[in-house]
Amino acid sequence: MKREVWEELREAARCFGFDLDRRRLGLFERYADLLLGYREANVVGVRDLRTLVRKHFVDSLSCLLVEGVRRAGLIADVGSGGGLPGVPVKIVRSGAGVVLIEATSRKCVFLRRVVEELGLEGVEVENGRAEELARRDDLRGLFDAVLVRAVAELPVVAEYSVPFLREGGVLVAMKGRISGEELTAGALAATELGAGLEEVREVPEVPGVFEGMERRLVVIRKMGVTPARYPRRAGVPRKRPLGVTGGS
Ligand SMILES: C[S@@+](CC[C@H](N)C(=O)[O-])C[C@H]1O[C@@H](n2cnc3c(N)ncnc32)[C@H](O)[C@@H]1O
Repeated sequence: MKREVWEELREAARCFGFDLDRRRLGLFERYADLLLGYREANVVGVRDLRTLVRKHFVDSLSCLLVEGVRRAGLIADVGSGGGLPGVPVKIVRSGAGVVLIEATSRKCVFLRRVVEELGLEGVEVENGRAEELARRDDLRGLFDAVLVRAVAELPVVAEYSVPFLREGGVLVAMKGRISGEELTAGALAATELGAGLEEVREVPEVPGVFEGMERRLVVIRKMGVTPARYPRRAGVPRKRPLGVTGGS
């Protein structure tokens, strides 16, 4: 069964336009062992390998459909949790620098262990809230791509993430179904932050592996400078989201 699962991951990667060699598959295996074995942190809430690979690894790799992610030299994963999608992306894009941003310290302990045990070079773990870290000179305005999966609604994700991007960089928000209102509010928030909604891309199905998930990549590109007042204080983006009536 194990072999089949890794073959499925390879097949999905091919559908997304790249091949996974043995070394990379070995890293995914090791990462899966860590995620499934680290009960204290319950970092993904999944207990079986097949679900982990289909629901989390394949989905994480889908952001590589966006050219800005395939070419990025410096990538941030905001609200990384157990390392998704940042760790899978780093395994594939081994030359890229990756910063995993995570508010919960016990998850950061796990992330540091993953980085060490997989021998991932050029990966930093930053324990803190995005709203605070995005004010640091060594993190603000630097990244070619910011990835966000399962963290918050689009306007909130935009305020957490756009400040980290350099001009021309892309935010990829990895979403399931998204309502028209969320998308409109996200687009308005992006404009306020010096960015713009570029596209909403459907993730293709991989027969027998990744089906019926209705996953989308919302791509927001930074076009200017984010005003210094953003992100607002920790907690405010969620309480009063930009782009929503009564928000900003
Ligand atoms: C539901 S988990 C998703 C984790 C991972 N991205 C995934 O797809 O499995 C959301 C994570 O975002 C983190 N988070 C939420 N708000 C945050 C913020 N403002 N700054 C940094 N991390 C945040 C939480 O601690 C949590 O680990």
